[in-house]
Order: sequence, then structure tokens, then C-alpha cells
Amino acid sequence: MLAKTTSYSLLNKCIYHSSRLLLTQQQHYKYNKMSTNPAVIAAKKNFPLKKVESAVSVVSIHRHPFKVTVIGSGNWGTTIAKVVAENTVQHPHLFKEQVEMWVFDEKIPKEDNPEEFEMLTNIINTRHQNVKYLPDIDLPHNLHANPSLLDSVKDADILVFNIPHQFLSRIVENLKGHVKPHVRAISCLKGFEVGRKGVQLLSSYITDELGIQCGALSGANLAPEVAKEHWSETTVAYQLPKDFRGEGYDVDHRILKVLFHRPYFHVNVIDDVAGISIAGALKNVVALACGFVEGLGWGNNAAAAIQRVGLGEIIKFGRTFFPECKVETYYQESAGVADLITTCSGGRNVKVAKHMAKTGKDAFTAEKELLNGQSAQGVITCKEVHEWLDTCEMTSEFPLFEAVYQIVYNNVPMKNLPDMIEELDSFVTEDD
Ligand SMILES: NC(=O)C1=CN([C@@H]2O[C@H](COP(=O)(O)OP(=O)(O)OC[C@H]3O[C@@H](n4cnc5c(N)ncnc54)[C@H](O)[C@@H]3O)[C@@H](O)[C@H]2O)C=CC1
Ligand SMILES: O=C(CO)COP(=O)(O)O
Repeated sequence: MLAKTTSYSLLNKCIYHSSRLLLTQQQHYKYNKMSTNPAVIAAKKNFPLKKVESAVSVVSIHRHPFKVTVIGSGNWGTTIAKVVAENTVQHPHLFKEQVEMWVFDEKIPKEDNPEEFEMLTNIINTRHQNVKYLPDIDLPHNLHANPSLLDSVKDADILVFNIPHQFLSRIVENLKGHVKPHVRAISCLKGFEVGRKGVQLLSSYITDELGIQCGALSGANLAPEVAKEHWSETTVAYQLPKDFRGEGYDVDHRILKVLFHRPYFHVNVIDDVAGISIAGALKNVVALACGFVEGLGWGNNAAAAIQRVGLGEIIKFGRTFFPECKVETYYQESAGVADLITTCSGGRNVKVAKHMAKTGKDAFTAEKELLNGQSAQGVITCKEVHEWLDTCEMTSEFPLFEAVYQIVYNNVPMKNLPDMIEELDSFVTEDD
């Protein structure tokens, strides 16, 4: 048996350059001794065996269950951690049973004596409920709340990012140099990163900053309904990385399906990371507009009109800035129109916007009053989208997104929305 620490340059080359030529420990042993396989003989000639100190050890490519960590513990973070922990118990050959969930820890007043406090992580680990962000939902006992970000990721093979996206850059900064080199990731966040690289998908941002492959999960998924195990669908999108280590040794579509699919949570896995991410981010902006017209009491026709215009702008934004995304994703996948409909019907963005319309309060006050620490991501996303479109001098080409920004940040009256998004027919002039 090879020593655990032993590794060979040839083996490393095999791992990096061919997903098919994966060697188990036993195969590697045979390979070292003698082989009649012409591919191996040729490889031996080209890459003579040489002991090296570092790199991928034999043990690290041996088939082993993946360790999963969920980064985030809000309304959706905790729900997805529940889904994942239920699946790791059922598939011990694929996943380590215990799932870590990083918690941005906070003090929670005790029910019997509100003068005293208990830490949220402690409550989750003892009572198995997230009393603040997902109350009244029992969590699996193999889900471990961890207040230390670095400790929670130290052994992880799969990272599931699930935090409000305004906190992503700081978390990613803290993770640098602390995740395993071949860790794979899925982002459940909805939003964009707008910075020196222009407008970026959050999965691409994670890939660029941490050097790890990252896909996305997005769908018509109001967290409280999924947490109660009411049936819904979702879409996971993932592209195999160049250094894919082979089926059984690395994360692929099958592994992701098993990780997220539940009888009450049906998963479709595709390649179109951009398509599902754009739809997920921008439907939150459309939902704000929907909330405005609903809050003004304009009814279903107005809400439908907003969703029609919104869908058009979502697709146009994708085609303009992320040409790799596929139009069919918007209508075939849960992450497309279905997510737009569910969010506009009962999501937090629509609630916040309705409250703004009914009370005249600003978005940040409405969010504070209604959401108990949760986040309506459309409020930040509409600003990011405006900044990007402004840079490109294209705000006028996305009138609904721009109107939402002007209402939220510049107090433009909501009742002006129809005029702001109206596409004037060429034969209707200002003079008419
Ligand atoms: N809640 C939902 O129904 C769904 C949400 N999403 C998306 O998932 C992402 C995460 O959403 P939720 O889990 O619902 O979060 P949330 O809206 O419940 O936010 C609360 C979370 O933010 C954390 N937090 C507060 N301040 C922080 C800080 N300074 N640093 C780090 N974390 C901090 C809190 O500890 C808590 O875990 C968002 O992008 C959202 O759009 C996607 C699908 C469904
Ligand atoms: O993304 C969501 C549903 O898929 C949740 O939307 P809200 O954040 O508006 O609740």
C-alpha cells in the first residue's frame, strides 16, 4: 500500500490532463510495478516517475464521500442546509453525514426572560431550529451550526453559498487561502457584483476570487414553503471545470442532483449558469415594481403588465451582457418565468414595495419593519443594475429597471410608472 503522503509527478499530470486516466490506489500501485497497457507505457516514457513533495496526494483522488458546508443561515440558507442535510444522511456513500452551516452568529433574547440572551448557533445545535430566520421548522440533527467561517469550510469538498449578496465580497475575502484547492461550489444567491470587472455573475465572482469552480441554484422557491416541504421545483446549473477529476471523484450533475433533490424539491440540472443567475437576480427588481402597483391598489392587470415588461428586460439584459445564456432557460426552467411569478405573488421584495406604496416609507425602513433582519435583494440589485447601465449609457433601454431605481433612490412618484415604461408608438408624438 502506498504511503498516504506519497505522490508522483506523473500521477499529477494524469489527474490534470485526463479525466479518464484516473488511478485508484491499487491501480497506481500496479502502474508503478509493471504495466502492459500501451497508454501507461507511453505515459511512463514521457513523464518518468519522480517523487515530489507536494500537490495532489494519492489519498486525495481516492473516491471518498464529499463533505458539504453551507455558508449562510438566513431564511433560504437554513432551508437549503435542511435539504442538503436530509440528503447526506440518505446517501452516505456519496456524502459525509454531518453538514456544517456557517452562522453569522448573534444574540437572541430568551423567551422566558428577554433580558437574557442565547447565541443563535447554540439554539440551532441544541433545539434544532433557527428561531430567528426560519422559525417553527425542525432541522436535521446532522446539521451543525458553526460560528467560525474558517472552521466550517476547512474540510469541505462542496461549498454552498447562501447569504444576502451584499455580504459576499467580505466573506470571499476572508475565505481566501482557506479552502481546499479542488473544492467545488454552488451559489444560491440572487444578485450581481458590479465592480472593476463590470457586471459579474456571483458564481463567476466566486470562481475568480477563490479560484474554484462555481455553479448556481435558482428557482421558484419561496423559502418558507420549501422549508415546510410543500412541493416545488428548482434549477441547478453547473459546468464541469477543466481540471475535472472524473465521475465518482468530483462533483458533476449527478452528484448535484442527489445533493439537492428531495421528494418535495424537484431539481433539474443544466449547464446555463448565466441564464438562471440573471433571471434570479433581476426578477427581484421586477417584483419591486409589481409591489408598487399592487400597493397603489391597481390590481392584477397592472401586476401582469409589469411582469410582461420585466420579463422582456430580463431577457434583453441577458442577451446584451451575457450572450452565452440561453433564451429557453427563461421559459423552460423553474429559475425563469416561474420564479418571476412566485416572487411577484408572495416574495419579500413585493411585500416591501407594497408597504412602501401604502405607507410612503422608504425601502430601507420598510425592509426593517417587515423582515426582522432578512433582506429584500431587489433594493440593492436595482442600484447595481442602474450603475452598470449608466456606465454603458443604456438606462433608457431598460425603462422598468431604471424606473424602479428612480422610485427607490430618488423618490420619483410610483404613480408615474406607466409613463416611465411606456413604449410610444412611432405614430404617437409628444404633440398628440
Ligand atoms: N428567502 C428566500 O425565499 C430565498 C432567498 N434566495 C436568495 O438567497 C440569498 C440568501 O437569502 P436568505 O437566506 O433568505 O437571507 P436573509 O434575507 O434571511 O438574510 C438574513 C441572513 O443574513 C445574515 N447577515 C446579516 N448581517 C450579516 C453580515 N454582516 N454578514 C454576513 N451575514 C449577515 C444573517 O445572519 C442571516 O443569516 C439571497 O441572495 C436571496 O435572494 C433565493 C431563493 C429563495
Ligand atoms: O427568490 C425568491 C423566490 O424564488 C425569494 O424572493 P424574495 O426574496 O422576494 O422573497
